[in-house]
Amino acid sequence: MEVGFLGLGIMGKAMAVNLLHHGFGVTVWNRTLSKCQELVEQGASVGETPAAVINKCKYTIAMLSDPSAALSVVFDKDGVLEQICSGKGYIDMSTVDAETSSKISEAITKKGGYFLEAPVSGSKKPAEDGQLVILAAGEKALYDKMVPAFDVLGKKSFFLGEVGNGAKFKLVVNMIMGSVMNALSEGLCLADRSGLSQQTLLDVLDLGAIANPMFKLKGPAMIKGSYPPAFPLKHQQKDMRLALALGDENAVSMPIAAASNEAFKKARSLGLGDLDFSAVFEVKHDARHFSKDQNPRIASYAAFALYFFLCSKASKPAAVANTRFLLLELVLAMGPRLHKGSQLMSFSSFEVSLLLG
Ligand SMILES: NC(=O)C1=CN([C@@H]2O[C@H](COP(=O)(O)OP(=O)(O)OC[C@H]3O[C@@H](n4cnc5c(N)ncnc54)[C@H](OP(=O)(O)O)[C@@H]3O)[C@@H](O)[C@H]2O)C=CC1
Ligand SMILES: O=CC(=O)O
Repeated sequence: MEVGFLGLGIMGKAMAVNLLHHGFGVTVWNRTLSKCQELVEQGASVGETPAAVINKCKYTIAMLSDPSAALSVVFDKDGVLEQICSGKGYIDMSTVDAETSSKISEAITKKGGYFLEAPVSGSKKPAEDGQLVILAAGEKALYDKMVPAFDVLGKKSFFLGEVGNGAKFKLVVNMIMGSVMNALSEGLCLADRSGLSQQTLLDVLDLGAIANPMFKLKGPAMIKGSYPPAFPLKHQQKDMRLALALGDENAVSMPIAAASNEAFKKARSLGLGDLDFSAVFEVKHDARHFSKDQNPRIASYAAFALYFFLCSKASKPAAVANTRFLLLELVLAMGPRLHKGSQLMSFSSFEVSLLLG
């Protein structure tokens, strides 16, 4: 079976690789075309545009970041709509809202094509291992055709009826997941501030009624302040936003999800959007955020501090103050690496500057 694949991010790349390894012919496209190279090395062909992929393949899967990406790939110039026609199927596995999915479905079916939405539950590792849970809805005949591919990508697929049901299901699941991640973060913080061991808390949770793979996988990394992106925080916040909109439409009060969304928004505003969604923990324990993203910042503070130090050697009084300030910023930025959770981190650099006169 020859399939097209649009979108080679964390999920799309792993899924396309799985299809290749299971004997599917795969033609890939990604907005940043250079990302196709790794797939080509494993046997994939490249389409220069989404339209070119649709032209070549009877069935094309998309795995894109959000509603605006999903719409753009279909409706923009060189997009899916230009080549979709009778007998061709388009399967969108991105997490989007039901309205986006319906818009795409209408446009595709108007041109004679078949449409299936099929968002997935499961993250980077399940995608690599072919262990996703597929929440499909739309054209049943297309679902039946895609079952061999779904069997490679996932451990279970559901057919949920009309377009929109898959999208809504996925949002409900991720609304719960995001809220639970916030609860875990608050629990870890509360344990720490109460003088309890965070690792022991994880051990206790793992033995009880709320044990789950997410706590087991993410918990130990969170304690270490390590958030390599499997499910990027910006996508989790998108899902909370879309789930809350679904709640608005249906007059469902969701205070826990709303509070969790605020925490994810705060984390995004701190520049943590590209880290794993477990980085919302950083918001909870109110430490200065730190990550690999901090490295350029730390390096620039160090460079400026050195520069001003050299200027001060040349007797420029303003440079002396700047040197002291930048060294202070450097210490604060480095601090959490040296002593995570240190009380020092609850002071801003401005407050410490005042203290030091
Ligand atoms: N990561 C996870 O654990 C899971 C993610 N999901 C969902 O799957 C989808 C993909 O997630 P993931 O792979 O993690 O995301 P990534 O951010 O890693 O990848 C996003 C992909 O979308 C492409 N893209 C973004 N904007 C546009 C645009 N305007 N036009 C065309 N292409 C665009 C990116 O292209 P480029 O490379 O050029 O930036 C990239 O291929 C999301 O909807 C997410 O919510 C679902 C389950 C689990
Ligand atoms: O959407 C994310 C997931 O882990 O599922």
